[in-house]
Amino acid sequence: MRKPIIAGNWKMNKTPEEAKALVTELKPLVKDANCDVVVCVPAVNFAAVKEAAKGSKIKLGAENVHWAKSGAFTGELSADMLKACGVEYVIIGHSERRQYFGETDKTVNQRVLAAVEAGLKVIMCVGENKEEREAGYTDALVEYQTLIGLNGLTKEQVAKIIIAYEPVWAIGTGLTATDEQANETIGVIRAAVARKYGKGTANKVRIQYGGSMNPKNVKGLMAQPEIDGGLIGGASLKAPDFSQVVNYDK
Ligand SMILES: O=C(CO)COP(=O)(O)O
Repeated sequence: MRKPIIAGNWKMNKTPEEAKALVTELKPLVKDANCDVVVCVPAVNFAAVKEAAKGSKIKLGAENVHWAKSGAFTGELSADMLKACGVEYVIIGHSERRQYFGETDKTVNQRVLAAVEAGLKVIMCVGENKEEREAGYTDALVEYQTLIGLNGLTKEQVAKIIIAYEPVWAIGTGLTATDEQANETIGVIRAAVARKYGKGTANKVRIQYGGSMNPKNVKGLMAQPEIDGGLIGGASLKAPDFSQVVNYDK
């Protein structure tokens, strides 16, 4: 059985003071969670979240990581820097990084390799946009993004990767993939992992759905056999909403 994982992606939101208030409010609300609970936050909030989350189930995540150990990469953060701040998880290849900041499948792969080597838990994002879905390329695209992103990892390393399937047309739009659509595409991703790394490995990989997931639609999505969790944007910015998503099974 794969343990479900619900992660918030705060994106570019919250000051340290606001971060502290949110995590402090969230803490008692998620104390009985049956899933892994993560908040991926802007780096300026690492210290505040770490401190506020002490003694709780809430784990700290980052929203990106660079592939180099150190060097002349203005504005970037290395995996070792994240680790030193108490970061355990890192999102890599989010569609907003791909869309606005020139992220490619190749750079996603470089970041994944560096993060895994440093011992960070990776949440690697894949997903098609509206035009790609309408043209019938969804399956080919997510297979390609997945296999390039994981290239160079061992089976054992792949088994520990978390993949987030986030259809770009569902992010921040209020549109969600139907439960069946999300389940089907996640099944395609798992099958691609199985073909390259074996069924045993693919059955261990946790694959989340992301894209307008909220307290109303979480139960239906989580009831699907292939869906192992969620990567939550907007609904992770308010403690009552995020805690309801985390407690979807109650
Ligand atoms: O991009 C997302 C999480 O990474 C999803 O964002 P929303 O939940 O706001 O649609």
